[in-house]
Amino acid sequence: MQDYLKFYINGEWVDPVEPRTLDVENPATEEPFARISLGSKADVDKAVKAAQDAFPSFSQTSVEFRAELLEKIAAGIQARAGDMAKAISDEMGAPMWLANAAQVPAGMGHYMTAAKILREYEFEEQRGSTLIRKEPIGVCGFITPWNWPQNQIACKVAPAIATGCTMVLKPSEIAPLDAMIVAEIFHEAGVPPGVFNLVNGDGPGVGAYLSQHPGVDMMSFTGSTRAGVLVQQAAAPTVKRVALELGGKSPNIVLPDADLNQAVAGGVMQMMTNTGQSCNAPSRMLVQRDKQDEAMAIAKATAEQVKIGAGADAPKGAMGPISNANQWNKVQDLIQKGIDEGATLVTGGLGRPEGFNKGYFAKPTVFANVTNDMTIAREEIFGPVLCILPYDTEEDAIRIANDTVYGLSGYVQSSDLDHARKVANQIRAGNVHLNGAGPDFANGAFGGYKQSGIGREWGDYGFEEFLEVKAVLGHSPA
Ligand SMILES: NC(=O)c1ccc[n+]([C@@H]2O[C@H](COP(=O)([O-])OP(=O)(O)OC[C@H]3O[C@@H](n4cnc5c(N)ncnc54)[C@H](O)[C@@H]3O)[C@@H](O)[C@H]2O)c1
Repeated sequence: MQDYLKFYINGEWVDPVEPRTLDVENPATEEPFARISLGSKADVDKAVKAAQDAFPSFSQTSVEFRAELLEKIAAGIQARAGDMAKAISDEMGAPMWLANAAQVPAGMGHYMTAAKILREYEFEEQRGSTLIRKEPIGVCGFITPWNWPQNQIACKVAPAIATGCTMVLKPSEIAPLDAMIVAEIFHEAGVPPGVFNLVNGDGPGVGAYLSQHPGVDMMSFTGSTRAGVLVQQAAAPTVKRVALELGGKSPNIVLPDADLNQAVAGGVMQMMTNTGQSCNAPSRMLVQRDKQDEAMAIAKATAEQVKIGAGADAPKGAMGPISNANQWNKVQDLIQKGIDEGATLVTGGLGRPEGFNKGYFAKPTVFANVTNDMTIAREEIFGPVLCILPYDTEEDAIRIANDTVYGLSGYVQSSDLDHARKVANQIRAGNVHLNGAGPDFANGAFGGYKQSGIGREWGDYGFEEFLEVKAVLGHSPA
């Protein structure tokens, strides 16, 4: 058992004001392997005060200073990529191949992109006699989830540092250890004291108090829609800006002219990535009704080839466990609901995969003949469960795709790019991927329509969340 009981406040590792600990469990073994402290209001007050004190000087630093800081951070992550991958693998279950190939690099990429954008970013613009200045918003509060922990932290911290903000992070209490490594990296990179502060804790304790804190100017939250609403409610009385990156139930429209084999197999594999625990997972696959039987056969064959494993022993491509017991139970309940409500179970189903009697492992599961009113089509499952929904016409497919409270991502498959583009324009979602296109951290913008969130992360769109706009009137002679 390793202890990580301190918080990082004002450039130092400090003890919590009141000692209270939480075990961190490895989901592959169900064994606790580390302990963190759960913070209190007094810890949050100290961290917010440090961030407030650091803001006047950090907000005035040069673009070059902050760009170099971001590059040093990226280099620091690179140097400790192995430690970081191991921490992520142990705390949330991503096998080492995935932690190395995607979990760590996804985070690191945002620091490098932020440095590049920062050097070119126009913070001032003359419009007639008025100067428009973009200024850092102030002290930011960050709350992040466990599924892509470094990526979610970097999506917030990188643009906040770039724009000259100071911050307090409360990482997920389920996956807190990679955040503590990143705090060490920030320290070594020379991030000035008070610019970045970390307080561990749970949502109702630290998260809610940070959200309502009058010393925090802006909250950026990633997690469930349920908790996002609570953050926004807590933030409302102090009229702070709130950015929310929430859940999804993303449609994947396989158009009749798509290569069915490629589209269905690719969709299944993408659904199973990170054990289905991605907010933008293509969880509703829409297939033309007369092609559904063929799609079911392809999906079954593909899902049944998915290997299962954990840690360093898992073969490349293997799917790890679900990250925690609550989530495993939720996934099981929803699989049961799918069966009860009459969907066709194509493969997978309840319980652990064969050969596993321990750990929160789940079976790669595919349902077909799903109708969009079934619970499994409406609720975010956040596990390795794909729903295939038949459609009759293209209009029908687009209507079903948009018939959801979410609007994070969409996917369109077609052999005719122009056809795919036309359908993409009709999907009400913040990201639409055509024919398997991957994420574009440098040029894209990430965020949701409807109940998938408010605001955008990544690249220059991500900067804007952390900037206030000031018009200086009469700045130049008219
Ligand atoms: N849109 C995105 O960018 C994105 C990315 C990743 C995950 N997600 C979503 O995150 C969810 C899974 O993550 P999770 O289970 O960690 O979500 P969660 O909402 O339970 O927890 C996320 C974070 O919120 C905190 N929290 C919980 N209750 C809170 C409260 N009342 N006030 C303040 N903070 C609170 C938690 O401690 C944690 O740090 C999924 O719904 C997924 O879609 C969204």
